[in-house]
Parts: sequence; C-alpha cells; structure tokens
Amino acid sequence: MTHLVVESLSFSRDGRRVLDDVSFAMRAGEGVALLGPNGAGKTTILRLVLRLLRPRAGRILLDGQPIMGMARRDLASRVAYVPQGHAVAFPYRVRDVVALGRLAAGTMVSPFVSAADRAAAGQAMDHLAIGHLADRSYAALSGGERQSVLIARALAQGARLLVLDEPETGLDYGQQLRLFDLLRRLAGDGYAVLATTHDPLRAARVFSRAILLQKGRMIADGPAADVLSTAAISSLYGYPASWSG
Ligand SMILES: Nc1ncnc2c1ncn2[C@@H]1O[C@H](COP(=O)(O)OP(=O)(O)OP(=O)(O)O)[C@@H](O)[C@H]1O
Repeated sequence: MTHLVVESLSFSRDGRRVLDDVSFAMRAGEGVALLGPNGAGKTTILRLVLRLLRPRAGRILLDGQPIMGMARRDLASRVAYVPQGHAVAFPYRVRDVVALGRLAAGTMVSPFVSAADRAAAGQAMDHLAIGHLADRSYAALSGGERQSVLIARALAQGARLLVLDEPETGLDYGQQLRLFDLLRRLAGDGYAVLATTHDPLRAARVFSRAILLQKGRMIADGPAADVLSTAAISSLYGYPASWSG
C-alpha cells in the first residue's frame, strides 16, 4: 500500500526559489500527472521524491516514514524511477536489464542473477506482456519497447510508486498511446504512478489526477479532466483559449 505525502516542500538553486510550498499526497491506484511550463519545477519535484535532492524546507513521507531517514534499499523497494528509454551503454539482453531492478532493491546480492531474481524479472515482463522480448538486445529495441523494459525493471525492483519524467519524449504517436495505456493499467493494478508530461490532452484522459505548477508554485490539484480544462491550460501556458480548437 503506497502512500506518498509531500509536505510544504521548498527548494532553491543558486539562491533562486525553484519550488515554493508544494504539498500533495497520493495513494496506490492513483495516476498523477504533473504539468507546467518549462522550468516550472516538475523535474525538481521528482528528484526530491527520489531523494536525489534535499529539500530546503518541508518533507516527504513514504508509507508514513520520512524518506530522508530511510535506508537506500528501503527507499528503492518503495519508489522507482523510470528513465526515458534513450541512452544505451551496453548491448544487454532485455531479461538482464529487467533483472537489474533487483540490484537496486538489494534483493540481488551478487553480480550473478539468481533463480529468484530471474523469476521476479520474468513476472515483471509477463505483467507488461513483453516476455517475447526477453532474449533481444535492449540496444536493438524501439523507443517504446525500451520504455516498457525500463518499466518492467521498476516492477522487478518491487517498487509500488513509479516516477516518470516526460515518458512520452521521443516516442511516435502509436508508441505514446501504448505507453499511456500501460500507465493507466498499472494504476488500475494498484501502482501509484507520478509522471510529468507536456501533453495535457492525453493526461486528461489517462491520469486520474493532475497537478499544475507555475513558477514553482502549485496552482491546481484535482481530477485530471477538471483541472486540465481548455481555459486552465491556456492560462497556464499563456496563449488564447481560441488557439486550442
Ligand atoms: N542543475 C541545476 N542548476 C541550476 N538550476 C537548475 C538546475 N536544474 C534545474 N534548474 C532550474 O530549476 C528550475 C526548475 O527546473 P525543472 O527542471 O524542475 O523544471 P521543469 O518544470 O521540469 O522544466 P522542463 O519542462 O523544461 O523539463 C528551472 O529554473 C531550472 O533552470
């Protein structure tokens, strides 16, 4: 049962306030989209939730515990970052990329993949219906396939909160549709999905909730279809409502 609480979060960079008093909570089964113009602070929120940055003020709780005091492995078994599926360093097989999720959570204790690690990776691939890719080289996959593999890696990690930063970037239209469908299914399966996106129209259909950020401040939080009205989006991005059709 995942429960993320973000409380009065503020963050500065180079003496400049990047986030100001941001608060929200989310539970298992919720898909929350974070939207806002470039530089609004979306990625900074994700990096704080992943404990890659330390807040200047405020705190973040996962399942009731402040993340700053958690052991790294404990944190990794609760929250997983799904990067965009672009950078490819080595031609690993898909099944090995997925099994690497077990390393992050500390359940894989040696550099060799155990039967238990392999089973967890297999389950994650089955969950996402990508078992047929298991022996392919990750480097040879399409962007959408890579994204699915990285989500499977997060599931193998055991985390129930998935954090994604503009996951649609670089994917063609069909792959974007499949990705967002997958995110919706994962929320339906009880995962908590927190994603930034620059696609308000899709977000309104796929996510249960949307949070709007402007210059580091939250200006809306509520059901995605309500928050992402044409008027709200026009005002957020600063263009006349008549342009959106
Ligand atoms: N490493 C850094 N050093 C200094 N300032 C930074 C750094 N990373 C981000 N910032 C600044 O923090 C602010 C928020 O950045 P952030 O990346 O969180 O915005 P964002 O909403 O994710 O934007 P985008 O939609 O462009 O990805 C911006 O003003 C940005 O310039």
